[in-house]
Amino acid sequence: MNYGTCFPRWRAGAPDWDAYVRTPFLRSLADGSLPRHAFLTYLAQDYVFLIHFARAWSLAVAKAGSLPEMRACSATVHALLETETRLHLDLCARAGITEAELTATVEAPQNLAYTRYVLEAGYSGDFLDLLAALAPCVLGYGEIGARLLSEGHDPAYAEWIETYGGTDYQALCHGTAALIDGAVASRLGPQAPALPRWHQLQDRFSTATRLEAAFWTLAG
Ligand SMILES: Cc1ncc(CO)c(N)n1
Repeated sequence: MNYGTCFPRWRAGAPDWDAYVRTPFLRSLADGSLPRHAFLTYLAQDYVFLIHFARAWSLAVAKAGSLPEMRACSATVHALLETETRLHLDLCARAGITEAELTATVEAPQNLAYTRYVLEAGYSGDFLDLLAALAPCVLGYGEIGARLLSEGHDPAYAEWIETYGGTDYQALCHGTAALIDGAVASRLGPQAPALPRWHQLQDRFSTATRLEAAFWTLAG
């Protein structure tokens, strides 16, 4: 999946990328064999995840260096709070799980580790550190959604697949990639991949990817 120029390079340098985007969980989600309870466990954890992720993208608004960067980050905050959380609320409501129950979800260690890792990248690092830690989340789900949609899937979890593979989410991915490429170019210049700083960003990206791969294991 070609989202910009930094992302494909970081992805190629992340040893756990395939473990993230090609898991048994996703295979069973696509062929419809994933047990409902496993899907709902995942969704409840992911609901809490999205709230922390919206916080992290909000921190990116605060760390951004220009109004266009602020707008791009704010668009993602909006998409997380208004679109993605609603998918989770709607799917869970249909299964009889209330918003109050979702909010009371006790975070799994994998969830806690991932969201706090990303937030910490933002607290202790700069805008680029935060973007590198945020990138696997947005762009990985874009890659997964686009692939599952193009490969064909069972209707059981179609709404999930169509959300991430759909045009709105794909547009968000392209916007995020453009944001990252612009932020890297304006701060590090055209030789960015040759700089020591690039390896720090690669490390952030690779760690976040490893934590994404681990996230799938929380629903069993
Ligand atoms: C764990 C995880 N990563 C990425 C996304 C995409 O926002 C999500 N909903 N959940």
